[in-house]
Amino acid sequence: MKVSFIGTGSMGSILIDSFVRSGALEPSQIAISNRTFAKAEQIAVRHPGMRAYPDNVDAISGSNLIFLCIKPLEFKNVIDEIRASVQPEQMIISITSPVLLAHLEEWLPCKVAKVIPSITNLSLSGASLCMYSARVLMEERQMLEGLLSHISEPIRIDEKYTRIVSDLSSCGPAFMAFLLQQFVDAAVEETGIDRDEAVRLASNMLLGTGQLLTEGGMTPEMLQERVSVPGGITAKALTMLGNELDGVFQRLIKTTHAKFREDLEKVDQSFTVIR
Ligand SMILES: NC(=O)C1=CN([C@@H]2O[C@H](COP(=O)(O)OP(=O)(O)OC[C@H]3O[C@@H](n4cnc5c(N)ncnc54)[C@H](OP(=O)(O)O)[C@@H]3O)[C@@H](O)[C@H]2O)C=CC1
Ligand SMILES: O=C(O)[C@@H]1CCC=N1
Repeated sequence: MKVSFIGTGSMGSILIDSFVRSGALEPSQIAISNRTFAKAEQIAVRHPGMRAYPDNVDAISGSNLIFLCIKPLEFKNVIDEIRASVQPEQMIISITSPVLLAHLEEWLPCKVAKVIPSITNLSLSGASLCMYSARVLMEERQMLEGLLSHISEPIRIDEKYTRIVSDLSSCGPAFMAFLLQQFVDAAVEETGIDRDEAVRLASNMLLGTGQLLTEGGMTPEMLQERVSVPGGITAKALTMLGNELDGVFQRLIKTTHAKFREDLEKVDQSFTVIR
């Protein structure tokens, strides 16, 4: 199998490094390109045998899978550039939510899919959210998910839930890190505890909590119940949190969805310009 990555920024480089580190792909199976070529070159130097190209068309030649790791408004340019060279049996995969399968189907003469990764894939965990055009055969879906399973748990989703599943899986790490940072800052401010120590404690707590909620078989409700000694300290604090955070996550979801609709509109406009 040969795999190309167009765009070697934050997420592109995470995917490339994770696929190699997990043993899913040999560097020699990977071709990469990036607008600022030096960035792609640096990655190829890290992984001897990987091919870096200054030209996107050269990078996709002969690949089975082509990941577009670029931002929504960059799709117009890249699709314009590669469209004439793409072969019908190749699969182009968008990793961004506001580019719809319908956009890709309309403008690309090949198999198309959407896979939303997560920064957690860097630690070979978390999900890959998979959506397919009807053009992608069952065995091709299995082949892609087989690859993704080296760095994540591939989960097939309905495209109409793209935004909320991305909020949970891909934005979620930033949201949880934000809450952790607030918890740590308050601990330092209220008690004078050393910040590094507080970060270490809170981060290990988050790791263990995640393990209990996944392989440990606990639900969020069970976990709270087990920690909350009746009439104890946690229960008191949870009641306070419930009151203080009332409606916060509804507002968060409204915010992400409003920004998504804005991005979608801009992407739609950019594809209209191609026409
Ligand atoms: N960060 C995350 O946790 C997640 C991100 N995503 C999605 O991934 C997408 C990319 O995000 P991220 O990696 O963070 O963004 P970055 O800005 O870090 O990376 C985008 C890359 O695309 C390159 N690029 C832009 N235009 C072209 C072009 N015409 N040809 C080749 N390369 C090009 C840029 O090159 P240059 O070096 O010149 O700027 C840059 O390296 C976003 O749409 C985001 O929604 C999805 C899930 C999680
Ligand atoms: O911030 C963003 O737009 C992207 C979407 C998912 C994660 N990061």
